[in-house]
Amino acid sequence: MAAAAATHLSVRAAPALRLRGKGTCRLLSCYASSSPPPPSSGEGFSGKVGFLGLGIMGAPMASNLIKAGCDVTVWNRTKSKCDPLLSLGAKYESSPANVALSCDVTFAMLADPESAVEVACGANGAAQGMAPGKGYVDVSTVDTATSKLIGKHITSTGASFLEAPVSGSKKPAEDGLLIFLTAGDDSLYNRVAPLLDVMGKSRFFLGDVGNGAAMKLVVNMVMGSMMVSFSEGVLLSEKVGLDPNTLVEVISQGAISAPMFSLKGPSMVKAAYPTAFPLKHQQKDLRLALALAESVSQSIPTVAAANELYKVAKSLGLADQDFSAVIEALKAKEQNPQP
Ligand SMILES: NC(=O)C1=CN([C@@H]2O[C@H](COP(=O)(O)OP(=O)(O)OC[C@H]3O[C@@H](n4cnc5c(N)ncnc54)[C@H](OP(=O)(O)O)[C@@H]3O)[C@@H](O)[C@H]2O)C=CC1
Ligand SMILES: O=CCCC(=O)O
Repeated sequence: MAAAAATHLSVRAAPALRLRGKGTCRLLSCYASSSPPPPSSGEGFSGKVGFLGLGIMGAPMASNLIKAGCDVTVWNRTKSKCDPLLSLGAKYESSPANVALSCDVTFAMLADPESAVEVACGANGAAQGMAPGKGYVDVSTVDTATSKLIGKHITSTGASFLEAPVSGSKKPAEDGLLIFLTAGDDSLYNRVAPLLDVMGKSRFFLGDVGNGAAMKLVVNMVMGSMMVSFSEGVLLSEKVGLDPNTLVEVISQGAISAPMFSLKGPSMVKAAYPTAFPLKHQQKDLRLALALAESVSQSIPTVAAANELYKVAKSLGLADQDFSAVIEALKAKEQNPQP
């Protein structure tokens, strides 16, 4: 039986006060007096911070670090996405290796396992710029094997590795309210804690590399199935003559209330899916969760069925829409019922 993961939770109880300092990021966190501060709150982070991957999540996360006074250097495959960050004061390097070379700690927020490996371990990848004393924090959602592989490459240079996937979407990323699910090098965890507290509202330390990735996949498999079940409810309510907006309201007041339903329900009723969490990434997470379950011979039939619907939605051209567009796959099934 697998040993239980070590867990350390820190919750930001009050907004952080950020101080600007030249070349360093200094941060004083204010905590409710009843709750003890996390290990490194108030110590600040001295050093240069790299950020690789400036998509929906990476851009606001890097932006919050810059606004908190950190000395941030960015890189993104599509260079134009660096421009808004450069306007805020970020520096630019032409490859992940150069970012890692010029920074003390480098964060990576990439699409999937393939891109996370390429950026960390490929040609001109971050590992080539790593050395003892430096740290690499991968905040992408990947599977446990990928995270371990990246960790191995990074630590073979003498640098430290932390996986830190996040719960929370575009708005929490913009508001600095993400939840970090970290695992790996605990001294790197303590060192970057002030940076995590700029970008997030809480952080968990879960032990060995792989536990953060696994936790993230379990959370997202629950979320993906919930969205499918909610979509079925919205469609069924309409079909039996109910107002689906009323359904959203009723759900919001009861035991199954969830911010996700209240946030996305009204636009789903209007068949609008403004992208916060791309559907292709939700399907990737279900695919990875199914593999995780298979690795321990656990059956997750509801997730398997949900995954099939997200695959249909992708085939309908909805990969880059918000994952709530999975409801369109149900509508398409109604129009073209399988024999
Ligand atoms: N959006 C959300 O709500 C959340 C997403 N996540 C996870 O965070 C990660 C990023 O998500 P998000 O920001 O939404 O995704 P986006 O699709 O908006 O951004 C993906 C990033 O990965 C880069 N990328 C993709 N392929 C490659 C490659 N082969 N080489 C180099 N860079 C590459 C993209 O570069 P380019 O700009 O050039 O395409 C972009 O910077 C994913 O793992 C996702 O599952 C986690 C929590 C919430
Ligand atoms: O991985 C994406 C998670 C989105 C969320 O937690 O709202």
